[in-house]
Amino acid sequence: MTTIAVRDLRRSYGSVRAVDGVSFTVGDGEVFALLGPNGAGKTTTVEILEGYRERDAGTVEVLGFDPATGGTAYRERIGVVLQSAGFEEEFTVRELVRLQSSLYPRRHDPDELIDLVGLAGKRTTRVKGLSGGQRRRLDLALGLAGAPDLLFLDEPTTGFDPAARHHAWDLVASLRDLGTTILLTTHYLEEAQRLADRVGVLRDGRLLTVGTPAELRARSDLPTVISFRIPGGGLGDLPPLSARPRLADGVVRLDSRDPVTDTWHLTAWATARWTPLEDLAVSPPTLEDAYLALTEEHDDGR
Ligand SMILES: Nc1ncnc2c1ncn2[C@@H]1O[C@H](COP(=O)(O)OP(=O)(O)OP(=O)(O)O)[C@@H](O)[C@H]1O
Repeated sequence: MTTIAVRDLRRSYGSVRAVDGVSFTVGDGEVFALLGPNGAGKTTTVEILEGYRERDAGTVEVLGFDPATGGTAYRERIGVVLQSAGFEEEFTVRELVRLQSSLYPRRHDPDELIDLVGLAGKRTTRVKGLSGGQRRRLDLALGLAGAPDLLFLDEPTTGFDPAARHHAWDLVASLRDLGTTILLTTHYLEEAQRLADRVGVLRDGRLLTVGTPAELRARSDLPTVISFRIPGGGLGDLPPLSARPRLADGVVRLDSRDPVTDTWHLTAWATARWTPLEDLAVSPPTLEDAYLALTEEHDDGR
């Protein structure tokens, strides 16, 4: 079943075509990440899906509603975690989460939610006493207050320290396990690779590609980088490999098209000579590599 179906969506601001014929679907229970450089049209697309912005053309169906006309019945089914929600600073964490939960007919237990986002020690702290990362956790709790079927997550871990980011990723993974459909926008490609079942890459209002992170990496046709150092710092008399090794700052690098065979030849060569391949690393292309290759390929200098 399909939670989100977008067809030929368009929205301009004056002469700027912010969203220029975008089509995609998101299945029930799927985590879908919308990626793209600044100004690509992500926020405009997401706000149209949330029902906060009008479209010029195209069809949009979310949870069986047209967000433009879905009203309260639609809003009660979705959760929105904005980048910078303005809070009432004098409220405590518990008061705000309780207040938000009370707005929904179907709701999570406020105290459980506070625990879930890792704010158990801050229940009675006023909002003005929270750090930036703790406010983002509160954003998340408020977005989840109505036990939504679909959660919009806008750059959910911006400003998080590494431990908080990992905690948030675990939380999103457990929401997915519970069957919540999630539309995520993020500039952290590692986050998309970790969390997203599929990603769509927007640029200049157009969707360049849609696929699983693995599909995008495979489609990028980028090599696997093998790198290591040889004691003495040179290239040595390396065996024939699938690509020409190059040396920079004492590190040998090879853009390999056949990493298994190359690694096998290299380790056999090193073993026969009792030469360690120091810091040996075999690095397949990441989603970030694929994303950069794709968006740079379409960079027409604007
Ligand atoms: N209210 C507005 N009025 C005029 N132009 C706008 C408005 N909102 C967005 N735009 C323009 O539409 C284009 C798409 O903006 P949008 O905010 O959707 O991009 P984005 O992908 O979310 O960017 P970012 O990653 O920087 O948040 C940009 O060129 C932007 O300047």
